[in-house]
Amino acid sequence: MAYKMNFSEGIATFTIDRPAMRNAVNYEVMDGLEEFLEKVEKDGEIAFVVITGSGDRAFCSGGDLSEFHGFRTMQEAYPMLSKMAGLLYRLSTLPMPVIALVNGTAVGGGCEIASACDYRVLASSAKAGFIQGTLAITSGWGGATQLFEKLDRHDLVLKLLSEAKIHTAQELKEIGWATEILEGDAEVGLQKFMKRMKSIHPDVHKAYKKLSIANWTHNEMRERMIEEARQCAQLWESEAHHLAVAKFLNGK
Ligand SMILES: CC[C@@H](C(=O)O)C(=O)SCCNC(=O)CCNC(=O)[C@H](O)C(C)(C)COP(=O)(O)OP(=O)(O)OC[C@H]1O[C@@H](n2cnc3c(N)ncnc32)[C@H](O)[C@@H]1OP(=O)(O)O
Repeated sequence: MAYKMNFSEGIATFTIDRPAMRNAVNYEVMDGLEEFLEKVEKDGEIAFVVITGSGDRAFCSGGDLSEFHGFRTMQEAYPMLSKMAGLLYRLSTLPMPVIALVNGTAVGGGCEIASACDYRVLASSAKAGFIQGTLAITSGWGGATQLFEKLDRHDLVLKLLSEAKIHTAQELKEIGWATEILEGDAEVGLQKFMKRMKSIHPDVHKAYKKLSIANWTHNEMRERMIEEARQCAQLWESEAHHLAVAKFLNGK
């Protein structure tokens, strides 16, 4: 299995479990995430959701380039991109707080998954970057839309996306992307974070989340995420993108 799910003490956890591939997202992971969302949406007992990756090297390295490099045209790439954008919209609009435990490197779509969460708690060794630009594409899973909603400074968001660099946990905290940096063991740090979250009644968290969702519904966040997927699909068919992906895969 490419993923794990755990439901315990009111916390639902989804773990991408492909550490050898730095937890790259393939169709199996997408289907697992869809199944996980269905379970969470139906289960009235869940107070918090956690998304993470297996191991301590990576949270998620984005889309699995070895599985998706066969897409040559916009028409081929768009269904995959819009499917994941739709799943990340559902993740972000779950009625309870959604926490990304960024246990290691997050790049490309990995940053988009974390950005779809309400809180991003980072292991102190974690690094992250919207590196899609280095592949001659933009974010395609709605991550830029999520950033423009969640970070205050428009210019910093543009810089984060356009420079396509990988940043340290400390830099990500300064930019406002990281909610908190966990010192020491990330699992222990997460437990402390959850203890603080749990000290407030779940209905309070849910009431504030409802306000966020109302805003996102009003300003058509879902439609903008799908438009972002379409824009990425257009760039996907360029020669520059195919060359950059071939370079990564041949460098293996
Ligand atoms: C498709 C959606 C799009 C979006 O909308 O955002 C994207 O996500 S585009 C971005 C895709 N991701 C990348 O370009 C990242 C590629 N990976 C890396 O840059 C690095 O692997 C890393 C994440 C910085 C980790 O580096 P390191 O710890 O040194 O590991 P390796 O590079 O040696 O990787 C180990 C192993 O895993 C394979 N791998 C890693 N990421 C991917 C990936 N995204 N797709 C496919 N395969 C991946 C890598 O090739 C190595 O394989 P082996 O050589 O066979 O061990």
